[in-house]
Amino acid sequence: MTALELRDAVRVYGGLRALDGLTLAVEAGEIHAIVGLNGAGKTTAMKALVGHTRLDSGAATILGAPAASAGPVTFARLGFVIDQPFGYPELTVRDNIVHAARLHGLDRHAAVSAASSWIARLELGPWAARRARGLSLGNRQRLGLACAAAHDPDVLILDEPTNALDPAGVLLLRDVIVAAAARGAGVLVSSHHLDEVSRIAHRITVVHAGRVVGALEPGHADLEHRFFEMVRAWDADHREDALARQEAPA
Ligand SMILES: Nc1ncnc2c1ncn2[C@@H]1O[C@H](COP(=O)(O)OP(=O)(O)OP(=O)(O)O)[C@@H](O)[C@H]1O
Repeated sequence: MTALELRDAVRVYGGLRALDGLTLAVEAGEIHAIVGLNGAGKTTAMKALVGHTRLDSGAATILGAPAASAGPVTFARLGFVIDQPFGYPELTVRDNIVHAARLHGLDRHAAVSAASSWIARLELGPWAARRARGLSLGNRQRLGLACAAAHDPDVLILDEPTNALDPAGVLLLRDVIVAAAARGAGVLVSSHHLDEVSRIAHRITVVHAGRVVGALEPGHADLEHRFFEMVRAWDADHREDALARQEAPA
C-alpha cells in the first residue's frame, strides 16, 4: 500500500517554484530518504504531505486520502516532525508525550504507558519531569521524535531528524526508524547526512530545484560524489532555471 504520495506537485512562493513538478511515493514498510541542497524543496514537500502548505497544482495524499482534506482518523495514523520539534514549552517531557499520544487517539492508560516506554527508549529519563522549554536542542529533538512516534503511526515523516542529535541519539533514532518500517510503517526522512541515510534507507531520492533529479543506491560507495554529479548536471542543463532560482524574490 502507498503510505504517501506527491504527484506533479507545484508550490510557488512569490516568483520561486519551491516545488516544480515533484513526484515521489513512500510504500508501507519502506524507508524513503530525500536528500538535497539547502532550499531544494524537501521541507516544502513534507509540509504539503501533512497539509501544512497548499499546492498550486498536483496532488498530495496520505494513506490514499488527499492531504489537504485529511481528517482526524487519517491524522491519528500519522506522525511527523517538520521544522521545529513538537513540544509545549510549559509541559514536562512526560506530559508532552502523553498529550501527543492522546491527540493521536490513544486512551489515557495507553498514552501514559507509551510515554514511559518512549522516555526509556530515547533515554530521556533524567529530563522526564522537566519542562520542555528548558531542554537542550538535542533533547528537544528526542522529545519531538517521541511525540511523533509514541502512537506507533502507520506513516512517519521526519525532516532532518539528526540535526541536533549526539551520536547516541543518532543510534536511537536509527533504531526507531528501522523498527517503524519493520512493523509496516512508511517512513519519509530528509537528511543532509548521506552516510546515515545510506545505512537505513531502502530508497534515496535526490531533490533539486523543487523536483526529483535522480536516485542514489543505498550502500553504494561515494554517494556524495554521485549526488553532486546529479545536481551539477541538472544545473548545467537548466542554466536559466538555476539562475532564476537564485534571483527569485523572497
Ligand atoms: N513560506 C515561504 N515563503 C517563501 N519562500 C519559501 C517559504 N517556504 C520555503 N520557501 C522557499 O522555498 C524553497 C524551498 O525551501 P525548503 O524549506 O522546502 O527547502 P529544503 O530543501 O527543506 O532546504 P533545507 O535543506 O535548507 O532545509 C527555498 O528557496 C525557500 O526559501
